[in-house]
Amino acid sequence: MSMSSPHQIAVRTPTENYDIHVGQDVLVPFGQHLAELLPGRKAFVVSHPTLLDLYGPTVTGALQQAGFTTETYAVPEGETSKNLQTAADLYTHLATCGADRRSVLCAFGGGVVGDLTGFAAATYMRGIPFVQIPTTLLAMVDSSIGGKTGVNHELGKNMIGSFYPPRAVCTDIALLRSLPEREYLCGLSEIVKAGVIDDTELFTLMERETEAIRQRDEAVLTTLIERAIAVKVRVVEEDPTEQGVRAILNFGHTIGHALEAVTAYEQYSHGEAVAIGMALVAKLSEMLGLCEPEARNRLFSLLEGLGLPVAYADIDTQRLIEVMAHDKKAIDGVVQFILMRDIGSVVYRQQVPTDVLESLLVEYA
Ligand SMILES: NC(=O)c1ccc[n+]([C@@H]2O[C@H](COP(=O)([O-])OP(=O)(O)OC[C@H]3O[C@@H](n4cnc5c(N)ncnc54)[C@H](O)[C@@H]3O)[C@@H](O)[C@H]2O)c1
Ligand SMILES: O=C(O)C(=O)C[C@@H](O)[C@H](O)[C@H](O)COP(=O)(O)O
Ligand SMILES: [Zn+2]
Repeated sequence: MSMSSPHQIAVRTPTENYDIHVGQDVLVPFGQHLAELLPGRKAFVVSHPTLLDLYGPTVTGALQQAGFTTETYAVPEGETSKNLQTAADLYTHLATCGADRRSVLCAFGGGVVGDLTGFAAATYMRGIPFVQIPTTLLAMVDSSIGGKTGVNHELGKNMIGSFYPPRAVCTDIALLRSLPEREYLCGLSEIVKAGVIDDTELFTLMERETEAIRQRDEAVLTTLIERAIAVKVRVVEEDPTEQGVRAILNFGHTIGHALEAVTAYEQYSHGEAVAIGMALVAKLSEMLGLCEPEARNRLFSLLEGLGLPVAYADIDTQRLIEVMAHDKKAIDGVVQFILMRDIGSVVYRQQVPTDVLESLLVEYA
């Protein structure tokens, strides 16, 4: 990762080349930057009704000021709308409104809008430019970076998609002031993940500043965001298409994604499911003798201290195991886990004996 200026973080891989513009109230300067990058374009802002009510004129104003003509399109809120039908409706809107390869899609929202819009951008007319303007904490530290785009399928989470990098990312931290508490916690979950996989100091900072984080102290939050972005960028630059080490970003997701899917994406939001997934996989790591109870306890305590869940209820263990078999990391039908060695250190491509997995899930069900 290289810092081009205090507020721009460069993402550079053989196939990806874009900057993340981070700061308070950076929408207007971002519009100008975009106009230099993609001059003379029509911008299609894809978002949710709530977000267009809150920020529609602000975001379209910033783009218009930079010379773009704008259109807005609202997709229904929630994970259940991240599917092929919503993508098809978006294609229809784009085609009807004359979007072409000189247009730019602007994903203004959380991970749902970002993944869906990125997927539409990757596939409409075989690919048109898109930018990420994350509005949730989760999207700022995770989903807006790294080019994973996609939608859910009835057999699994994010089953249909592609790696398709954005042309730029605009991370305006001021937008977080209106973020509901539940969504804020979801973002914290992926930040805890970043600490566990690759940044012990970030994890320790979260332990020390738990109360300030709960109070949304902006100085502490800015540090968390910058460090978590740094982890994501480091990993993605090393392995942009998940041939190997990028799998560590999936820590907690094998169980987490299955929990989301078996509950039809209606019971747990992504961040909550990942929190439970991380807690369970830490326990699994301890059961397998890979990590000390102390490290597992630290993870449980931090998650609980932040207000995140560490267990689930009323879910059929066998059903969960069946859904996990569709995980994209599975090799020849065998699920591959990311296990924890310690805070700041994980191992990927780990197979877990079925009886150990079953006893873990039965204990926590
Ligand atoms: N592509 C990736 O690398 C990646 C990484 C992590 C997660 N994801 C995906 O991201 C999705 C979860 O994203 P999410 O947690 O951002 O949830 P989300 O996209 O569903 O957004 C949560 C809700 O918060 C509201 N909201 C968003 N920003 C707001 C703001 N500033 N003020 C007020 N309300 C606001 C939205 O209207 C939305 O209903 C999942 O589908 C997950 O699979 C993808
Ligand atoms: O960027 C990645 O790589 C990740 O795994 C980040 C995850 O937080 C994210 O939820 C991602 O969408 C999961 O990807 P998937 O390939 O397991 O669907
Ligand atoms: Zn995730």
